Amino acid sequence: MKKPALPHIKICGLRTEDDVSHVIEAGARWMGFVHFEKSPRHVSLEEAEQLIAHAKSQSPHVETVVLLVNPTAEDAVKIADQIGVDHIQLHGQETNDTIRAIRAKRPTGEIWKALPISTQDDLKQTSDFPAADRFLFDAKPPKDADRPGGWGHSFDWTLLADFKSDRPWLLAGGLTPENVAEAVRISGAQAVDVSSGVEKEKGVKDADLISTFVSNAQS
Ligand SMILES: O=C(O)c1ccccc1N[C@@H]1O[C@H](COP(=O)(O)O)[C@@H](O)[C@H]1O
Repeated sequence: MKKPALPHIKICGLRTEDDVSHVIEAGARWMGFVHFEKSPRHVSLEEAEQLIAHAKSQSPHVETVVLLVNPTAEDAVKIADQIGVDHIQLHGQETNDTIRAIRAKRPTGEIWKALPISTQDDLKQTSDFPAADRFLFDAKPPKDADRPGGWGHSFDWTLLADFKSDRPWLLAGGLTPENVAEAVRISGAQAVDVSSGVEKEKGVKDADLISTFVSNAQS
């Protein structure tokens, strides 16, 4: 019988060159940089540019992602081009028109759309985004939250068990080294994303948690 492929992994919210090196050593496919001032993981464009250059100097394979919240299409393209990132993750209330406009100005790299999920019906939002290359399913943020993600909260993974999509997707929200294997088994996710679950304190990544997360996700 054919073995199922190992899930792909994204570690998000990196802020230092050490974080970048630890993610490469652990063997994750993607690394994410948050450019959103209200986030404890925010990096400036200059910092993101340096970290991405560092990543590319360490590994020709690792793919970089910038996380933006409600940017205009013009800003998203300008930012992505300035920092030299591969892919753009939109984590706010962006529309399909914004994704189309980004695509028109930036033909390379993927455009990801994060969607907040708490019910089966929420998964139908995918049909509102024909221009997105990849989806990221995250838990809904707390009421009155000042940022739309990175809360360490999970949603019901069984919602994804029979979900069929014409685009690839990542499972996110509240994943940790302890729960990621079960999350993959229950949801059938072929890719996972984590931020707070691999931090020793808010906004500070931990090398051991990163490497344990990657090996447990692929166990
Ligand atoms: O990490 C943040 O601060 C953040 C800010 C704004 C939007 C999204 C953010 N994080 C992303 O949310 C998911 C889940 O994170 P967690 O593992 O539950 O902490 C992930 O994609 C983060 O990168």
